[in-house]
Order: sequence, then structure tokens, then C-alpha cells
Amino acid sequence: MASTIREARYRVEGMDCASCASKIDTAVRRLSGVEDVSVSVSAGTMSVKFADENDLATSIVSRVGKLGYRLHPIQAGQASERKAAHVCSGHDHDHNHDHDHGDHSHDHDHDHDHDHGHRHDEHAHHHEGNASQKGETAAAAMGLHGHDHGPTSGPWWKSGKGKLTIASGLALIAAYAVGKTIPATEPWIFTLAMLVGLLPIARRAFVAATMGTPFSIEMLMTIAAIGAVFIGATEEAAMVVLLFLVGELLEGVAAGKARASIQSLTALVPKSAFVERDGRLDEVPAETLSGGAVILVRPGDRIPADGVILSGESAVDEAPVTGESTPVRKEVDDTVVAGTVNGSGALRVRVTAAAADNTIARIVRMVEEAQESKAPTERFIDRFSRYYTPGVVVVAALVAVLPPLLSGGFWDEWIYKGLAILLIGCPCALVISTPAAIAASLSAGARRGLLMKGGAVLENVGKVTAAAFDKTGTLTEGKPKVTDIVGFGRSEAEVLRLAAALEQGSSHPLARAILERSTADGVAIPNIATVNAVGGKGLEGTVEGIALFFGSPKAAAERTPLTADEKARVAALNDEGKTVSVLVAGGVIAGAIAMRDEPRPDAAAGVKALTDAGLRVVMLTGDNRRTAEAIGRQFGMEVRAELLPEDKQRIVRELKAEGFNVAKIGDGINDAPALAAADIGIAMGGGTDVALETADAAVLHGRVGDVAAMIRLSRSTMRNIVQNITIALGLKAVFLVTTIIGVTGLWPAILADTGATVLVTMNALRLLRPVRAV
Ligand SMILES: Nc1ncnc2c1ncn2[C@@H]1O[C@H](COP(=O)(O)OP(=O)(O)OP(=O)(O)O)[C@@H](O)[C@H]1O
Ligand SMILES: [Zn+2]
Repeated sequence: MASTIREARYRVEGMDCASCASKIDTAVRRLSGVEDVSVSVSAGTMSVKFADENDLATSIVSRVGKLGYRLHPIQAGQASERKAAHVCSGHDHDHNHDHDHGDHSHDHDHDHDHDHGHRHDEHAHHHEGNASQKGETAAAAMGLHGHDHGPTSGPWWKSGKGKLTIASGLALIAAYAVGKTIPATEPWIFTLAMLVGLLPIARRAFVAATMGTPFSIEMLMTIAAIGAVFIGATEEAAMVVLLFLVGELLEGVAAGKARASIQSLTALVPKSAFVERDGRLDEVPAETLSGGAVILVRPGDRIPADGVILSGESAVDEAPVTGESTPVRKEVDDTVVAGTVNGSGALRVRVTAAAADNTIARIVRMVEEAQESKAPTERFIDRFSRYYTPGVVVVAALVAVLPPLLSGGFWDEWIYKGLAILLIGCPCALVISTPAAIAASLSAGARRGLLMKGGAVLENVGKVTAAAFDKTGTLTEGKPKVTDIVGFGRSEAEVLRLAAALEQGSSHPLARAILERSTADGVAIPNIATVNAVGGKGLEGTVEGIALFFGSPKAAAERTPLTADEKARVAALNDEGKTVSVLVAGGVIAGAIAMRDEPRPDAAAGVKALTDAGLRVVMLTGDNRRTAEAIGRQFGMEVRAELLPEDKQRIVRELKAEGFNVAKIGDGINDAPALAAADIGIAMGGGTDVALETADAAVLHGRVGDVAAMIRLSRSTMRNIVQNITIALGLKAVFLVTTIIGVTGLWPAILADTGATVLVTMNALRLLRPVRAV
């Protein structure tokens, strides 16, 4: 019987160790009716697809609860709001309470924020680039959210694991005190101390075993500790249990750090805003703002919402959100983004997005979802670690049994070595090696507006060998301006008037240029009877009884040939890098309009960075060949011009067939087929409102150089992952050998596991440093 499949997302409380994720994954996957599970340690979230029947959702929550983790559902579209509340609460998970908490601390936060804004202003005069950005980030983390480390860790000593570790530590100290003064008590007093920490671990081990993970690290710990007691190493057994608990705590802190990095973006949005209501100013919590509200942003304040400026002008420091260090001048009708810092002018802003949907919230949500979609390397490691642990258990058993049986070794000595090897079987460092690097790199990228939909994309971006760029709106600003109006058969004014009539309904960038110019010239635009877009060529229609065509010179010439003089005139304009559209009226060439679209400021440098990195770089454009070549020359790139959308797709396919790994960079509007055909489709936006849904990745802030920055980020992430895997496996190999030859014992083995996990996490966190501009 078929039933509907639904998908739910949860925030998982208490999931710190990477091996936790696979335990949860296995346990949930085994429930009948569950179709798919993906758990991300780095985001602390889980998505489940399951058949909507028999209270399956409740069973999922209770099953994971038995493993020792709490699930909190995340409602779609509400993820970041919920999370922000969580971040504030630290150890308390009552949502209502969280909101209260926010309100009470609201004044304090605001002051802090205000003062921070000024501080930053001063900073900006002395430092530039990364320095100021780092200042922002650190200050935001310390100032606004310094009191927490994400939802699950809280202050460590208040968490369940923290309390258990302290209790177990105190028990061990007490055991030393008693045991060393009254030696006769030693064997059992250390066993008692060990049990304080071991009992909860053993419980978790058995629950995990009944849910499909027999060789959890808890199980290995339990066997090793009990085994050690049997061979009389009670003191060491107690020590090992304590070290294991300390290691888990450290892992939790490290995991929290990666999580906090992306969540600290949310912290950039101030808590309160000044709203205009009936001519009065009211201070309200920023999260209650909705679209349409009018807010006042004082000089030096952080902007509390995405919006459009109604009045005032100012230089806005967008570094915290875009990574761009030079403040951007903003005036009426310009858009502002929540979390950026207003300069010296007061601004009245109309809010365009509710808190849960502002740019930052959307970025955070995207990064979190991206973390759940695993990279190929990560999947491989997951599969590998499933064999790794049982493999080590077999080796441990052989080491414990074979030497005494075959060559008459001492049982105690070899059992001890076998137990130590069991502890090497924890795959934590290995399992965390990839997701930690990917999480750090996704959030470092997001802070610069480089968004990638998941680990697989992040991994593949670095393998790109050819980059195909759209011209309009990608290499150029996408805001063409009319430069020349030429009358061939009709007057210039008449050419503009008729062209504008056709363009009224069009959303093409060229249409905007023409309408802008006709408004500026005060042209009275006639009504149109009919108009049709001729894909990639222009527009045709009837105005005042005259049949008109307005579009590319080539398409115009198909209707009515141009004279040699007319052709020469158009070509001359093209050679200046201008796009020319020709007007045909009543079957006669009437005139032409030339428009110029400025290249993006960093286009030449951005293309050069890609060429230097060894990529083949091509421009794909629907524009005229001469125009395209005039622009392409400035950037030193290969040009393919006069293409229809399907030609762009065909060229992408051809490049792939030649063996290139192709990235297609475009605005995603009329080149969607080409974006889809490429190995990696990258959407490029001039603002922050890029359609994130259409492509594999996005470059939000309209910098061509960011494509190279993204590729570099991906490559350094892959290098980081290789280092991590080497550290993880290398340390294990070393301790395997030192254990067998008897140089190290039980507790160095557990220390090595924790040490490797911490090293790997620290190494991955290096990727959090701001992404450099190209
Ligand atoms: N609405 C229009 N008004 C005037 N000319 C047009 C219009 N639409 C298309 N054209 C003509 O057709 C040509 C190709 O248009 P097309 O939309 O395929 O390319 P584009 O989007 O301008 O450039 P790119 O392919 O680089 O994004 C333009 O250069 C222009 O001459
Ligand atoms: Zn571990």
C-alpha cells in the first residue's frame, strides 16, 4: 500500500562525536517506513524522508531519544529563527523561554551593537580588507553571542556530559587518595571510580548495539575497561574512562566551533529596530519586522532588515556580509542588507523581507542544508569506517590470542595489548576529517557570498578545467545605457519613440536602457497593438499601423538588407564595444540604437586569475561578434558570439565532450539550459537576490574574481581533507605499532584518539579564515 512520503528536519541535541552521526543514521534507517536519512554532525541536524503513517515521526524521536540525543523539529522556512533562539538559550530548550530571554536582553544588546558600529567605523580608517572583516566577525561573536557555543554545548560544565566528566574526575581523585593511603583497598576502589563514568557509557553501548551498531566506540570502551579490570589494571581502566569522557567533551567544543561560525552570521543582525508608526518612532524586536514596515537606521547602527532606502544617503559597510572592504555609497531606491553597518548618514528604509527570510537567514539555511548533502569523499569515508572498526576488533582479538597460543607469550601482556588496540578502533578523527573541513569551508565561503549546494559541489568546483561565462550581467554590469541614436530613414527622436513602444513590455536589459533614455528625453510612448519577442534576436510588433522589428543587426538584415554605409556605421559602434539594435519600420531600415554595458570592475583580473589557474576561459554571448570581441579583447578571453540559448548549451556539451570539466557562469535567467548542462552551474548576482534555486553554486556579490576564489577555496579544502585523513590514519598506525611492540599502553591509545580528533578539527577550522579576494 502506497502512502505519501514526507520530509522532516530536526536539530539534534547532544550530537558531538562524528561516530554519533552514523549511530543515529543506522538506528533511524532501520525503522520500517523510513526512506532516507541524512545526518550532519557539523550542522547538528538530521533530515529524514519517511512514509507518512503510523506516527512514524513519534517513533523517530523516541528511538533517537533512547540513543541519548534529543530531536527538535525545524519547520521549513523557520530554521534560522528557531536556531537563533537556540543559540541564545544555550542550555535551555524551551522556545517560549528563549523568546523572553531575547526580549529581556534586548536593551543591552542594542547598546552593545551601537557601540560596536562606531568602533568598527574607526577601525575602517586604519585597517583594510581582511583585518576589518576579521574585526567584525570576532566582535560579533564576542559581543553579541559571546556567552554561548551553540545549542548543544552550552557552558560545558552544565551539560550532561560535562557533569559526568567532573563526577568521574572527582571519583578518580578520591580513589587515589583512599587507594594510596590504604593500599589494600586499591583494586576495588579504582573499579568503583571507573564505574561512575563507565555505567552510562555501557548503557549507551548496549542501546546502540540493539539499534544496529554493535561496535560503537562506547562498546569498545566498555570491553576495554572491563577487560582491564580482569587483568588487574584497574587504575589504568579508571584513567582511560576519564580520558574518554574528556575527549568527548573536547570533540563537542570543536564541533560547536564549526557550528558557531555559520550561526554567528545571524548574530550580525541587531536585535532591535526603530519603526515609524503614525509619525512616531517605536523600538521593536527586529524579528517582528515584516515587509512594508518603515524603519529608521541611525548613523553607525547595524541595519536590522533587508530593505530599500526611502530617504537619506550614506556609505554602508557591507564587509560583514559580502567581504567587500570598501564602503558602498547608497542613496534613495538602493537596497540594503540586514547585518551591514550604516555609515554617517541616517537612512529611512522600507523593509522588504521578514527576519526569517532576509539574506543572512537564507544564506545560513542554505549552508546548513548544504552540509547535509555529502561529498563523495565523505561517503567513501563513511563506508570505510563501517569496516574499519570491526577490522580493528579482529586485529585486537588476534593480538590478544595468537602470541600466547602460538609462541607462549604471557596472556596478561597480550590481552592488555589487545585491549589497547580496541581503543584504536574508534574512527572519530577519520569520520570527522571530511565534514569538519567541508563545514568550515562552506561557511567561510558563505561569508564572502560564495554559496555551494553541498559537499559534492564543493568537491567538484576544484576540478573545473574550463569556465564559460555569459556576457551580459555576468562579465558586464548588466545595466546598459543608450550611447548613440542613429537615424537612417527616420529622425533620431522617431527611432527612439518607436523602439521604446516595442520595449514597454520587455524585461531584457536592453529594454530597460531604452525606456530609461526615453523617460529622460520626455518621449511620449505610443501604445502598441501587438508585440512578440523573437528569442535571442529582438522584438516585432505593430505600432500606429506600422509593422516594426527592433533587434540585432543580423536579424534586421534578414528582413531588409542594410546598405554598405549603414553596415559600416553599425560595425564602427560595435568595435567600440557597444551593442547595436536596428529598427526596421514598414520594411525599411529606420535607424539604430547603440548601448554600452560597462564591464564589471574586476572582470579582467578575474578572468586572468582563472587563466593563471590553468583554466580555459570562454565568453558565450547572444550579442554581436564585433561587440563581443571588442569586450573579450579587454579581458584576454576566447569569444563565442551571436549564440542562441540552445547554442550556449551545445557549446557547454562540446567542451565536456572534449574532456573539460565545465563550469558555466551566468545569471541563470536566459541561460538556464546551459547552466544545467555544465558540470557546475554557477549563478552570479549583482546584488544579493540571485536565484539560489537554479544553480549548483552562486557568487552573490557580482565579482568575477570570486569564481577563482571559489575554485581556490575548493582546492584548499580538498588539500585540507587529505591532510586530515593522513593525520587520522597516521596516528592510528603509529599507535598500533607502538602498542604491539609494547611502548605504549591503554591510556596513550585513548589519548591518541582524542588528540587526532582535536588535531583534525583544528586543522579544518583553519579553513574558516576569510576567503581572500583574487
Ligand atoms: N528586447 C530587445 N531589444 C533590442 N534588442 C534585442 C532585444 N532582445 C534581443 N535583442 C538583440 O539580440 C541580441 C542577442 O540578445 P540575447 O538576449 O540573446 O543576448 P544578451 O542576453 O543581450 O547577451 P548575453 O548572451 O551575453 O547574455 C542583442 O545583442 C540585441 O541586439
Ligand atoms: Zn573517538
